[in-house]
Amino acid sequence: MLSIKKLDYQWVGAEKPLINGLNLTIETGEWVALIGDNGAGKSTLLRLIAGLLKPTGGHIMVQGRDIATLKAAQRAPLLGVLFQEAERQIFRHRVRDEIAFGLRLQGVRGDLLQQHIAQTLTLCGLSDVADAHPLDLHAGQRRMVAVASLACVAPPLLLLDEPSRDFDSYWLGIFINWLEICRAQGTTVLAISHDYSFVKKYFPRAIRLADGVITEDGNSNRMLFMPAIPKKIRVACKRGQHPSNLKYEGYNV
Ligand SMILES: Nc1ncnc2c1ncn2[C@@H]1O[C@H](COP(=O)(O)OP(=O)(O)OP(=O)(O)O)[C@@H](O)[C@H]1O
Repeated sequence: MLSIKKLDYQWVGAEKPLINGLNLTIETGEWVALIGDNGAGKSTLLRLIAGLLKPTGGHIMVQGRDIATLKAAQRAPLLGVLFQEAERQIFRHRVRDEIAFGLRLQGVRGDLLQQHIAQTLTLCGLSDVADAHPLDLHAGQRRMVAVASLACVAPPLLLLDEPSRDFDSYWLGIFINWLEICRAQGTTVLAISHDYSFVKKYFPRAIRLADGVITEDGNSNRMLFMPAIPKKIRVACKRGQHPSNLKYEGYNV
Protein backbone atom coordinates (compact mmCIF):
# COMPACT_ATOMS: atom_id res chain seq x y z
CA MET A 1 0.00 0.00 0.00
CA LEU A 2 2.68 2.48 1.08
CA SER A 3 6.33 2.15 0.17
CA ILE A 4 8.90 4.81 1.05
CA LYS A 5 12.45 4.47 -0.25
CA LYS A 6 15.45 6.61 0.72
CA LEU A 7 13.27 9.62 1.51
CA ASP A 8 15.06 12.93 2.16
CA TYR A 9 13.50 16.21 3.13
CA GLN A 10 15.05 19.51 4.11
CA TRP A 11 13.00 22.60 4.90
CA VAL A 12 14.10 25.70 2.97
CA GLY A 13 16.52 27.63 5.21
CA ALA A 14 17.14 24.68 7.55
CA GLU A 15 20.77 23.80 8.31
CA LYS A 16 20.33 20.08 7.77
CA PRO A 17 17.79 17.59 6.44
CA LEU A 18 14.89 16.71 8.74
CA ILE A 19 14.26 13.38 6.98
CA ASN A 20 17.38 11.53 5.97
CA GLY A 21 17.22 8.33 3.89
CA LEU A 22 14.01 7.06 5.49
CA ASN A 23 12.61 3.68 4.40
CA LEU A 24 9.17 2.36 5.35
CA THR A 25 6.67 -0.18 4.08
CA ILE A 26 3.07 -0.42 5.24
CA GLU A 27 0.88 -3.23 3.93
CA THR A 28 -2.77 -2.86 2.93
CA GLY A 29 -5.03 -2.93 5.99
CA GLU A 30 -2.24 -2.25 8.50
CA TRP A 31 -2.79 0.25 11.32
CA VAL A 32 0.46 1.93 12.25
CA ALA A 33 1.14 4.61 14.88
CA LEU A 34 3.88 7.13 14.15
CA ILE A 35 5.54 8.28 17.35
CA GLY A 36 8.56 10.40 18.20
CA ASP A 37 9.64 13.46 20.13
CA ASN A 38 8.28 16.94 19.44
CA GLY A 39 9.95 18.30 16.34
CA ALA A 40 11.09 14.86 15.13
CA GLY A 41 9.37 15.50 11.81
CA LYS A 42 6.21 13.38 12.13
CA SER A 43 3.82 15.98 10.69
CA THR A 44 6.33 16.76 7.95
CA LEU A 45 6.49 13.06 7.04
CA LEU A 46 2.69 12.86 6.93
CA ARG A 47 2.54 15.87 4.62
CA LEU A 48 5.19 14.31 2.36
CA ILE A 49 3.17 11.09 2.14
CA ALA A 50 0.05 13.14 1.40
CA GLY A 51 1.88 14.80 -1.49
CA LEU A 52 1.57 18.25 0.07
CA LEU A 53 5.36 18.62 0.20
CA LYS A 54 7.85 17.47 -2.44
CA PRO A 55 10.69 15.22 -1.22
CA THR A 56 14.23 16.51 -1.74
CA GLY A 57 15.20 12.90 -2.45
CA GLY A 58 13.74 9.41 -2.68
CA HIS A 59 10.27 8.12 -3.52
CA ILE A 60 6.89 7.67 -1.85
CA MET A 61 4.64 5.15 -3.60
CA VAL A 62 0.97 4.75 -2.69
CA GLN A 63 -0.69 1.78 -4.37
CA GLY A 64 2.25 1.69 -6.77
CA ARG A 65 1.96 5.36 -7.80
CA ASP A 66 4.65 7.95 -7.10
CA ILE A 67 2.73 10.46 -5.00
CA ALA A 68 4.99 13.40 -5.92
CA THR A 69 3.94 13.10 -9.58
CA LEU A 70 0.19 13.19 -8.92
CA LYS A 71 -2.13 16.21 -8.96
CA ALA A 72 -4.47 16.85 -6.01
CA ALA A 73 -7.46 15.37 -7.84
CA GLN A 74 -5.43 12.19 -8.57
CA ARG A 75 -4.30 11.89 -4.95
CA ALA A 76 -7.79 12.33 -3.48
CA PRO A 77 -9.07 8.82 -4.32
CA LEU A 78 -5.86 7.29 -2.90
CA LEU A 79 -5.58 8.94 0.50
CA GLY A 80 -7.19 11.28 3.00
CA VAL A 81 -5.58 13.45 5.66
CA LEU A 82 -6.89 14.58 9.03
CA PHE A 83 -4.78 17.54 10.14
CA GLN A 84 -4.16 18.55 13.75
CA GLU A 85 -6.13 21.74 13.21
CA ALA A 86 -9.46 20.93 11.54
CA GLU A 87 -9.72 24.59 10.44
CA ARG A 88 -6.98 23.90 7.88
CA GLN A 89 -9.17 21.55 5.90
CA ILE A 90 -12.61 23.14 6.18
CA PHE A 91 -13.52 25.57 3.42
CA ARG A 92 -17.31 25.53 2.94
CA HIS A 93 -19.92 27.63 4.73
CA ARG A 94 -22.18 24.78 5.79
CA VAL A 95 -21.38 21.36 7.23
CA ARG A 96 -23.45 19.63 4.52
CA ASP A 97 -21.52 21.50 1.77
CA GLU A 98 -18.20 20.37 3.25
CA ILE A 99 -19.39 16.76 3.00
CA ALA A 100 -20.86 17.30 -0.49
CA PHE A 101 -17.57 18.68 -1.85
CA GLY A 102 -15.64 15.37 -1.77
CA LEU A 103 -18.64 13.41 -3.03
CA ARG A 104 -19.13 15.77 -6.00
CA LEU A 105 -15.44 15.34 -6.89
CA GLN A 106 -16.20 11.63 -7.14
CA GLY A 107 -19.07 12.36 -9.51
CA VAL A 108 -21.87 11.67 -7.03
CA ARG A 109 -24.95 13.76 -7.89
CA GLY A 110 -28.69 14.16 -7.31
CA ASP A 111 -30.60 11.87 -4.92
CA LEU A 112 -27.55 9.68 -4.35
CA LEU A 113 -25.57 12.73 -3.23
CA GLN A 114 -28.30 13.75 -0.75
CA GLN A 115 -28.50 10.17 0.51
CA HIS A 116 -24.72 9.98 1.09
CA ILE A 117 -24.71 13.37 2.83
CA ALA A 118 -27.52 12.29 5.16
CA GLN A 119 -25.77 8.98 5.96
CA THR A 120 -22.48 10.75 6.70
CA LEU A 121 -24.17 13.35 8.91
CA THR A 122 -25.78 10.55 10.93
CA LEU A 123 -22.57 8.52 11.15
CA CYS A 124 -20.63 11.55 12.38
CA GLY A 125 -23.29 12.83 14.80
CA LEU A 126 -23.71 16.07 12.86
CA SER A 127 -27.33 15.88 11.62
CA ASP A 128 -28.51 18.66 13.95
CA VAL A 129 -25.78 21.06 12.74
CA ALA A 130 -25.97 20.20 9.01
CA ASP A 131 -26.72 23.82 8.06
CA ALA A 132 -24.36 25.45 10.57
CA HIS A 133 -21.06 27.10 9.60
CA PRO A 134 -18.37 24.55 10.54
CA LEU A 135 -16.25 27.23 12.22
CA ASP A 136 -19.16 28.16 14.53
CA LEU A 137 -19.09 24.67 16.06
CA HIS A 138 -17.14 23.60 19.13
CA ALA A 139 -13.73 21.93 18.71
CA GLY A 140 -14.97 18.32 18.83
CA GLN A 141 -17.78 18.93 16.32
CA ARG A 142 -15.46 20.90 14.05
CA ARG A 143 -12.96 18.08 14.02
CA MET A 144 -15.80 15.68 13.28
CA VAL A 145 -16.71 17.78 10.21
CA ALA A 146 -13.18 17.16 8.94
CA VAL A 147 -13.67 13.44 9.71
CA ALA A 148 -17.02 13.52 7.86
CA SER A 149 -15.32 14.89 4.74
CA LEU A 150 -13.08 11.79 4.83
CA ALA A 151 -15.81 9.37 5.87
CA CYS A 152 -18.02 10.18 2.89
CA VAL A 153 -15.31 9.34 0.32
CA ALA A 154 -13.64 6.48 2.26
CA PRO A 155 -10.07 6.69 0.88
CA PRO A 156 -8.09 3.44 1.16
CA LEU A 157 -5.23 5.16 3.08
CA LEU A 158 -5.86 7.49 6.02
CA LEU A 159 -3.16 9.79 7.39
CA LEU A 160 -4.25 11.05 10.81
CA ASP A 161 -2.38 13.70 12.80
CA GLU A 162 -3.21 13.41 16.52
CA PRO A 163 -6.68 12.01 15.73
CA SER A 164 -7.94 11.66 19.32
CA ARG A 165 -7.15 15.29 20.12
CA ASP A 166 -10.05 17.68 20.82
CA PHE A 167 -12.59 14.92 21.42
CA ASP A 168 -14.41 14.54 24.74
CA SER A 169 -15.63 11.04 25.57
CA TYR A 170 -18.91 11.50 23.61
CA TRP A 171 -17.21 12.60 20.38
CA LEU A 172 -14.37 10.14 20.83
CA GLY A 173 -17.02 7.39 20.87
CA ILE A 174 -18.44 8.60 17.53
CA PHE A 175 -14.93 8.92 16.10
CA ILE A 176 -13.97 5.41 17.24
CA ASN A 177 -17.16 4.02 15.71
CA TRP A 178 -16.06 5.48 12.36
CA LEU A 179 -12.55 4.06 12.82
CA GLU A 180 -14.07 0.62 13.42
CA ILE A 181 -16.01 0.93 10.15
CA CYS A 182 -12.74 1.83 8.41
CA ARG A 183 -11.13 -1.25 9.92
CA ALA A 184 -13.98 -3.44 8.65
CA GLN A 185 -13.52 -1.91 5.18
CA GLY A 186 -9.80 -2.81 5.20
CA THR A 187 -8.60 0.81 5.27
CA THR A 188 -4.89 1.35 5.90
CA VAL A 189 -4.15 3.88 8.66
CA LEU A 190 -0.99 5.77 9.62
CA ALA A 191 -1.59 7.98 12.65
CA ILE A 192 0.60 10.34 14.62
CA SER A 193 -0.34 10.16 18.28
CA HIS A 194 1.07 11.12 21.65
CA ASP A 195 -1.97 9.44 23.23
CA TYR A 196 -0.36 6.13 24.14
CA SER A 197 -3.50 4.46 25.51
CA PHE A 198 -5.23 5.24 22.19
CA VAL A 199 -2.24 3.80 20.30
CA LYS A 200 -2.15 0.67 22.44
CA LYS A 201 -5.84 0.02 21.84
CA TYR A 202 -6.05 0.53 18.08
CA PHE A 203 -2.56 0.34 16.57
CA PRO A 204 -0.76 -3.01 16.81
CA ARG A 205 2.34 -1.64 15.08
CA ALA A 206 4.26 1.51 16.00
CA ILE A 207 7.21 3.20 14.34
CA ARG A 208 9.43 5.75 16.01
CA LEU A 209 10.87 8.67 14.04
CA ALA A 210 14.13 10.13 15.34
CA ASP A 211 17.14 11.72 13.70
CA GLY A 212 15.42 11.69 10.31
CA VAL A 213 14.87 7.91 10.14
CA ILE A 214 12.70 5.15 11.63
CA THR A 215 14.67 4.06 14.69
CA GLU A 216 12.14 1.53 16.06
CA ASP A 217 9.46 -0.52 14.30
CA GLY A 218 7.41 -3.15 16.07
CA ASN A 219 4.71 -4.06 18.53
CA SER A 220 3.26 -0.82 19.93
CA ASN A 221 2.56 -2.28 23.36
CA ARG A 222 6.14 -3.46 23.75
CA MET A 223 7.56 -0.25 22.36
CA LEU A 224 5.50 2.12 24.48
CA PHE A 225 4.87 0.30 27.71
CA MET A 226 7.92 -1.88 28.29
CA PRO A 227 11.36 -0.37 28.70
CA ALA A 228 14.05 -1.54 26.28
CA ILE A 229 16.03 -4.49 27.68
CA PRO A 230 19.40 -3.14 28.84
CA LYS A 231 22.36 -4.20 26.70
CA LYS A 232 24.15 -6.03 29.54
CA ILE A 233 21.12 -8.31 30.02
CA ARG A 234 20.81 -9.00 26.27
CA VAL A 235 24.52 -9.87 26.11
CA ALA A 236 24.29 -12.17 29.14
CA CYS A 237 21.26 -13.99 27.65
CA LYS A 238 23.00 -14.40 24.28
CA ARG A 239 25.98 -16.01 26.00
CA GLY A 240 23.60 -18.51 27.57
CA GLN A 241 24.29 -17.23 31.06
CA HIS A 242 21.52 -16.80 33.54
CA PRO A 243 21.92 -13.20 34.51
CA SER A 244 20.15 -13.58 37.84
CA ASN A 245 22.34 -10.86 39.25
CA LEU A 246 21.10 -8.61 36.46
CA LYS A 247 17.37 -9.09 37.01
CA TYR A 248 15.48 -6.27 35.43
CA GLU A 249 11.99 -5.21 36.42
CA GLY A 250 9.35 -6.44 33.98
CA TYR A 251 11.46 -9.23 32.38
CA ASN A 252 12.02 -12.88 33.23
CA VAL A 253 15.65 -13.38 32.41
N1 LIG B 1 6.56 25.28 7.56
C1 LIG B 1 7.78 25.03 8.02
N2 LIG B 1 8.84 25.74 7.57
C2 LIG B 1 10.09 25.49 8.01
N3 LIG B 1 10.40 24.54 8.91
C3 LIG B 1 9.39 23.81 9.41
C4 LIG B 1 8.04 24.01 8.99
N4 LIG B 1 7.25 23.13 9.65
C5 LIG B 1 8.07 22.42 10.43
N5 LIG B 1 9.35 22.82 10.29
C6 LIG B 1 10.53 22.26 10.95
O1 LIG B 1 10.42 20.86 11.00
C7 LIG B 1 10.63 20.40 12.33
C8 LIG B 1 9.71 19.22 12.55
O2 LIG B 1 8.38 19.68 12.61
P1 LIG B 1 7.16 18.68 12.62
O3 LIG B 1 5.93 19.49 12.89
O4 LIG B 1 7.19 17.84 11.40
O5 LIG B 1 7.53 17.77 13.89
P2 LIG B 1 6.59 16.79 14.74
O6 LIG B 1 7.38 15.56 15.01
O7 LIG B 1 5.28 16.61 14.06
O8 LIG B 1 6.41 17.63 16.09
P3 LIG B 1 5.18 17.65 17.15
O9 LIG B 1 5.15 16.33 17.86
O10 LIG B 1 5.56 18.78 18.06
O11 LIG B 1 3.92 17.95 16.38
C9 LIG B 1 10.34 21.59 13.24
O12 LIG B 1 11.13 21.57 14.37
C10 LIG B 1 10.68 22.76 12.36
O13 LIG B 1 12.04 23.08 12.59
